[in-house]
Amino acid sequence: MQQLAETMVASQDALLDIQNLTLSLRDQSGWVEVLNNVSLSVKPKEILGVVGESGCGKSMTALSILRLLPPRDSRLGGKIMFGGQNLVSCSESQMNRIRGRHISMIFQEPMSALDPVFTVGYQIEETLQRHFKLDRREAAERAIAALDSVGIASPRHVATLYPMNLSGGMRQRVMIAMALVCEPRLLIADEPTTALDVTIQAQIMDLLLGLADRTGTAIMFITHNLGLVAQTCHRMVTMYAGQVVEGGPVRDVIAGPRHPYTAGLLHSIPDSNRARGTLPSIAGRVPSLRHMPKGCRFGPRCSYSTQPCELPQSIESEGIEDIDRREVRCNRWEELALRGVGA
Ligand SMILES: Nc1ncnc2c1ncn2[C@@H]1O[C@H](COP(=O)(O)OP(=O)(O)OP(=O)(O)O)[C@@H](O)[C@H]1O
Repeated sequence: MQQLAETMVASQDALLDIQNLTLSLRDQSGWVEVLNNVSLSVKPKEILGVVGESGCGKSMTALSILRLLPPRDSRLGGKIMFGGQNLVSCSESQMNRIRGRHISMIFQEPMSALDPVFTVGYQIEETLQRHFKLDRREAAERAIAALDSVGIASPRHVATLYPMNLSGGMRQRVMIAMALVCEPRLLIADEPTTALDVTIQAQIMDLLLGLADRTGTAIMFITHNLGLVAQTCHRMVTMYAGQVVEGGPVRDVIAGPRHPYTAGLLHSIPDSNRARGTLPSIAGRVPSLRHMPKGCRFGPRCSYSTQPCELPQSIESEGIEDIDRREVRCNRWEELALRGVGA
C-alpha cells in the first residue's frame, strides 16, 4: 500500500490528464468553489465512466475541459493536460482549434448543440470546414456519409432538414454525427441518452460505442446510470461534492467499492431480486457549495462514520500497472473493507 500525493496519481500515458483542478464560479452571492482538487485521467481509446448524484460536479468538470464556462465568472486552477498542452492556460483561438476537432462533447439535450436556423447537413459541413481544407461539395459529401454512419436512413434527404423536423432520437444521432465527424481523440458524453426512451437509449449507446471503437476515440461518459457504466466502461471515477472520491477499473470498483459513497450508489441500483418498492437510497443530500462540511465532505451522510473523519488529504492508491490503479478519498477504507462496506 502506497500513499501518494494527488499530483502524482496522474497517469503517464494519458490522453487527458487532469491534475488538481479547481473551479470557482461567480453568482449573485459572489465566488463559490465548485470543483476541489479534481484529478482524473483518460487513456487513448478508453471509456471512462464518471458517476455521482446531481450537483457533484460532473458537468462542471466537462465544461472546464472544453473551457465552455464564461471567463469573467469562472476561475480555473490546476492543470488539464491534453496533447502536451495545458488547456487551463490555452488562448481562445487555441481552444477553437481543439473543440470539435480533438475533443468533442455531446449533451443530454441535442438542441443545446444544434442550431435551429440551419439545416443539419449545413451544420456538419461547417464543423468540417472549420477544421479541414475542404470545398463545399466535399464537405457536403462527408456530412452525408457522417449521417449515414449514425444509422440515419436517407441521409441525403435528412441533411436538408432542420433540427425541429427530427425526432429526439434522430437529433441525438445527428449530434453524434457532428461530434465524431472530425474523428476527435476524446468525446465527452454528458448523459447522452437520459432524455430518450429506454429502447432508443440502448441503440444510441451501441451506436456511440461502435463508432468510437472504429475511430479510436476515447470517451468520458458522464452518467447517473451505474448499470450502464458496468456494461460499457473500462474505468470509472465517483464524484462527490466537487471532489473525486473513488476511481479504478470498473469491474474492481463494482465488485468491491472502497468509498462508502460508491457503495451507497451501487446499493441504489434497481435489483430484480429485491422486493419491489424497497430501493434503498443514500440518506441526506449533497451539501450546498457554500456550506461544505469540515473534514470529509461525505461525513454527514456516511453511515460508517461514528465520529467526524478528518479531511482525507490524499488518495490512497495501489496497482502495479496504471490501469489497475485504485484511488479512494476515505481515511478508513481498509477498515471498512474488512467490515464489507461494498458487499
Ligand atoms: N453558475 C453557477 N454558479 C454557481 N454554482 C453553480 C453554477 N452552475 C452550477 N453550479 C453548481 O455547481 C455544482 C456542480 O454542478 P454540476 O452541473 O457539475 O453537477 P452534475 O454532477 O453534473 O449534476 P447533474 O448530474 O445534475 O448534471 C452544483 O452544486 C451546481 O449547483
